[in-house]
Amino acid sequence: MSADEPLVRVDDLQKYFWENDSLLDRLLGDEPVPVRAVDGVSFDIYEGETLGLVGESGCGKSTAGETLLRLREPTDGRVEFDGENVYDLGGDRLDAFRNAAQIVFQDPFSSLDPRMTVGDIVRQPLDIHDVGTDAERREGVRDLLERVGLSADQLDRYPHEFSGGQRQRIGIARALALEPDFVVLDEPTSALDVSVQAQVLNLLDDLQDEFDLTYLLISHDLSVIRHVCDRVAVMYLGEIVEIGPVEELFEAPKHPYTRALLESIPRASTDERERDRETLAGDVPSPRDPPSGCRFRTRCPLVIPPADLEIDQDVYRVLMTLRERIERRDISLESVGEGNRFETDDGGVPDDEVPAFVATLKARLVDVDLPPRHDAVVEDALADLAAADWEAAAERLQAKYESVCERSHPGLGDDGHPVACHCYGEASERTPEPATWR
Ligand SMILES: Nc1ncnc2c1ncn2[C@@H]1O[C@H](COP(=O)(O)OP(=O)(O)OP(=O)(O)O)[C@@H](O)[C@H]1O
Repeated sequence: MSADEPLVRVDDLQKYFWENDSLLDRLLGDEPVPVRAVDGVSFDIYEGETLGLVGESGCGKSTAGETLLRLREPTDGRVEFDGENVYDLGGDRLDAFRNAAQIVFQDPFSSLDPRMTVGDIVRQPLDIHDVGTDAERREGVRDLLERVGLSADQLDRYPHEFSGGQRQRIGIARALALEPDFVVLDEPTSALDVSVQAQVLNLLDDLQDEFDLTYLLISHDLSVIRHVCDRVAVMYLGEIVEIGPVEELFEAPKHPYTRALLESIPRASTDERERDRETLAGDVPSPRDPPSGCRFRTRCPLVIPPADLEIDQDVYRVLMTLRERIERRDISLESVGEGNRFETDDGGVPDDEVPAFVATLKARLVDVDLPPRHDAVVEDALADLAAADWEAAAERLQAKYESVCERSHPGLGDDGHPVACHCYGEASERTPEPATWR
């Protein structure tokens, strides 16, 4: 492997879970709908570096880490380790990969077998892979325990006799027993008291130098990522939306999602605390049915309106939300007005009540002052609803307000700090550096 070849190369990796494929689903003839936990991610990890993988809970970080280690079978895609596709390996070559690529799990309480002594836990990989003589294994375990900051005298104790931080050290010693080259650290400190988190991170840092390790550090905690990583990949709903060198990404984040994540970190300085926040609004959509185009668009504060539409972002966001609710038929037409006063049976409210129905529904659904030309479109769409014509209402709003962000999926570029966002891409209908960002 040459110095500029990555140690790990992840190429369009996909992992879907088909958990809804139950007998009932099959009897009902329902098409199985997979959870698209990891949906086409690509990134490289270079020897000796620490790549961070960050994103909200449920975005697919752990699934990506476990699938690239072949602890789960991929749905599609390729992972090269040291130049070989890990999903093609068998026999000795697969064993060699399993030795060279290890994982440290988040929870030091459940990842250690409570019935085994610490010595046996750390020694187990050596026994399984038949490494060295009995005496060498015993000596190796003593050495490992000391290298992770425990005492070799503690070898015959059980996990419950140790604190959380010490148990994580045991988990780390076990992961290092086979002298791996690459370790996935899956939230290694998030189950620990804040006071011991830094100690464990410092230990991991020291061990990286000592053992020449390459890390993938999975974390939802941006301060951990900044402290430890060389580069960061930001994940949202099964996709990577931005990858960059850690300082660059923290100082000049590109993707609106990265920006929102960074804005959510508590800050010490008063000036910054007083700064306007673009915090993350709305719920994360389901990974079974992710939004079309850019997956972040349903929460994005910078969705790109059609080029000919002069509209403020807050007004546009209200109209997008209204449209989504109409598309999902997520508005109760039966309970409009006090005492549900509109008769909506048999295809809609009577003609003479349409204006009052529209005004009442608009007051309920639209909480900004709409400029007249948008007001007219919304009123026409709500009049479609008065006639119970959901499709006409949705089409009317789509024709006027459809964004490039929903039409087209933004690809991740391949420069030194790529971002998957139409604000930067060729499809952009907006200038590259939106004025509202600073
Ligand atoms: N075995 C499984 N079967 C079905 N769905 C799963 C399974 N494991 C994970 N998922 C789903 O896949 C998605 C990604 O989960 P994953 O645990 O990888 O996310 P994460 O970013 O690591 O979150 P967290 O930090 O909370 O663990 C979630 O929607 C999760 O519910």
